[in-house]
Amino acid sequence: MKTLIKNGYVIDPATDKEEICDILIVDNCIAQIGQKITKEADQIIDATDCYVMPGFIDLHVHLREPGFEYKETIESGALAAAHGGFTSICPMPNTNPVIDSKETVAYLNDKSKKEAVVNVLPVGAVTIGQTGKELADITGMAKEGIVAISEDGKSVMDTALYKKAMAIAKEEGIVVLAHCEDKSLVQGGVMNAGKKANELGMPGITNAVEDVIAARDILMAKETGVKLHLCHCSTKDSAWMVGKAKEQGLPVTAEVCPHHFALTDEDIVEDDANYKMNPPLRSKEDVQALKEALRDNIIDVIATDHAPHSEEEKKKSIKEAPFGIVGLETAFALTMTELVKTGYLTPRQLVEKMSYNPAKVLGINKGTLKEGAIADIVIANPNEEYTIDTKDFVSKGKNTPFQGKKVYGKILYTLVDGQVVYQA
Ligand SMILES: NC(=O)N[C@@H](CC(=O)O)C(=O)O
Ligand SMILES: [Zn+2]
Ligand SMILES: [Zn+2]
Repeated sequence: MKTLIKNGYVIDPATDKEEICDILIVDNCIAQIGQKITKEADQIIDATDCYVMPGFIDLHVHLREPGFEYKETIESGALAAAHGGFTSICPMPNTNPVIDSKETVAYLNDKSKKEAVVNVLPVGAVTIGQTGKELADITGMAKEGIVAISEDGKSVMDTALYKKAMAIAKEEGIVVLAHCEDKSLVQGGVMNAGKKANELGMPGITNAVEDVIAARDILMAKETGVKLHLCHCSTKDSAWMVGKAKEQGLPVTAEVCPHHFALTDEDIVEDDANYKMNPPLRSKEDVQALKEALRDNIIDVIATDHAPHSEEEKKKSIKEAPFGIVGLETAFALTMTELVKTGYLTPRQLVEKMSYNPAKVLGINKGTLKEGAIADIVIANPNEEYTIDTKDFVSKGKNTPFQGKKVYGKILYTLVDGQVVYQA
């Protein structure tokens, strides 16, 4: 099977390529990339006026399977990923049962192979049942193919135990994805502490809840030498600390989610749980610092933290509803609209943060369009304007604060392993 992608604006940071050219895919690989390829093909995709990019890699999603299939399944989550231009996704282990053993990893791998249209790269829990008491079988899970460990949803508060996990992760050559939240400081908070929380009568979450653990984790990465990646950074000080860690040459990277650069807590005008996520939407000052950190390449990655919940659950008050919003189907457009169109990021930086850098964080051979690479590709029109509508989502989760928002950037094709898995 031969597919020819013609006339697209190819952006491939790995090979320093940014120009209009053609890509020939033979079976599942990129066979040739260059000007005006004239070879015969079974399928021709006209990519005129479009970006052609290595498929996006999302380091942070929640597929909810096993245990919470009413929120999302591997199948529906993977379809949503394809719809959003993602060709690889890393599901977090906070399922029921928790992904904390080689058996549960094997289950996830089997099911993904059968049901997911994109690559599913599993993440194992740090502790058994994510209870923070006893280490999970990290070595066993690594043999089953986990690409990272994470206690996402919470932090491992026992630093000594966490240090042991870091040492094992280092030994196995996998990265630690850190959800930074000091449990003892949360005190029932449901949104960013500040004027808006006071106005709405909601208990607040201070920046220190995140910053204290971000600092601890960076210092522990320094001590153990493990690769550390900070999940969903939301504060100016966590971004500042990542910058300081980089200055010291520590193996520390970090992600920001689209909602954390597209919205502030002032956008919460009423008690609507579609604006509730963890960490919460922060102040203008934090958001500005995050945008600058993305621009200055202190923040390496844009990840979605796609966290689907049912309508029933999200209809509740911010006080009661679960934390989390969906993100797979809006990430590219929000990044285009809020960061590229506004001049914070170049198109190449977008590709770095959504594909090339995530691959580097995981240490996997993806995130590039070089000849010989597996053909995981996304084609998008960066200038097409449309309105976000949950009716168009294929995710089971419709919980987004971006309903009705006008955005630029439409995903037209997603190819995984050389096969078209999504077409607009
Ligand atoms: N981000 C969220 O608000 N929620 C996530 C958990 C997490 O990412 O910490 C979830 O699993 O729903
Ligand atoms: Zn988290
Ligand atoms: Zn998460």
